[in-house]
Amino acid sequence: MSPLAPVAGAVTVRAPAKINLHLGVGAPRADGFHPLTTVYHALGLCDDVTATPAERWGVTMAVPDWIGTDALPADGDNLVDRAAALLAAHHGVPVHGLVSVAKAIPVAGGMAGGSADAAAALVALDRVWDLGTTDEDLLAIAAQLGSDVPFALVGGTAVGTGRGEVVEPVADHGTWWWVVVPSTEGLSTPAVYRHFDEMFPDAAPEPCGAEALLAALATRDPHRLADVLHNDLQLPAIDLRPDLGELIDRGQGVGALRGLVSGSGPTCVFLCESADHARSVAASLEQDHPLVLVANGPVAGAHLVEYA
Ligand SMILES: C[C@@](CO)(OP(=O)(O)O)[C@H](O)COP(=O)(O)OP(=O)(O)OC[C@H]1O[C@@H](n2ccc(N)nc2=O)[C@H](O)[C@@H]1O
Ligand SMILES: Nc1ncnc2c1ncn2[C@@H]1O[C@H](COP(=O)(O)OP(=O)(O)O)[C@@H](O)[C@H]1O
Repeated sequence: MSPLAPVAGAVTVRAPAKINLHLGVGAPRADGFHPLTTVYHALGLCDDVTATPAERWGVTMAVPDWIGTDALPADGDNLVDRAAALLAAHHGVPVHGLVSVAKAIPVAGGMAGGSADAAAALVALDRVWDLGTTDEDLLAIAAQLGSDVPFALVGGTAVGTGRGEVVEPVADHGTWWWVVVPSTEGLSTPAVYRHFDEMFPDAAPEPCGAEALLAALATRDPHRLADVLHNDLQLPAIDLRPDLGELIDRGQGVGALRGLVSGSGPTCVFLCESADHARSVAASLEQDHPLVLVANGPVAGAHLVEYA
């Protein structure tokens, strides 16, 4: 057997990073969460989660140097552990198996990498444990794990409401090209929401709607989309991290149609006209930034890529 051959019964599930093409944020609700109207968009920048049958339970992470392990949680705190515990409790089965996560999505980057791992773990363990969980139940378990996790199951382009956990797919027949610039230092999502509250104490309870964004998506014209990209967390993120504002100016200065903070940041994304245009913008930004990626969207949500 080749050393690369998968172990019998092993399952690998791939799940994508997300960006928010529209992120409307309302005043905090009684439970502290902010009501959202968002348009999630899954990018071709993915983590792979492999679950292998075993009696004991263990999670290992393979993290490239450019991501670094500083922002990763201690043992037992991984969203993969929480996903396994909730799925097992739902079916009354013991948590078991060995899970390895190959990371390619920045950690604490505003791209929902932890949520992608949780969604992928749900799909992989459902298969390894032979549970046959319904889509409805998987989505409900995902929502308990985090506001962004249901979208990581659904993928594509989708409207998110509630605190982001209510997800409705939308038709998106375009192929959109993005330059992605991760930051070497993470930014905490709760801290950015808290700063939103400080900067906008009079925010309306209702988040601003995504009608213009959805209309632009339907045109498949990146210039039209660039005009309506919107993120209410961008100003608070830039106020906490002024370098992000400088990066957005620089990207737009070298020809990107539009730069945007991804979700709560600090990753910034730049919409381009085409694959060639994205590669040229990326080449310019590489002069000042250690890591610049090119990705397109929309791509599929958590899906099986290999099983043995
Ligand atoms: C901002 C967004 C935009 O898609 O993503 P990121 O940019 O972080 O990836 C999301 O709202 C992040 O979703 P997620 O990271 O799943 O958040 P959760 O685990 O549910 O919540 C973490 C914390 O964020 C704050 N939070 C989250 C969602 C929301 N609608 N209102 C909030 O105020 C709360 O302080 C909460 O305790
Ligand atoms: N498997 C995981 N991968 C990344 N982060 C994780 C994971 N499990 C838990 N976390 C924690 O979740 C938090 C948010 O991480 P992440 O989802 O990468 O960022 P964001 O919410 O900014 O998109 C981090 O503080 C990290 O420690």
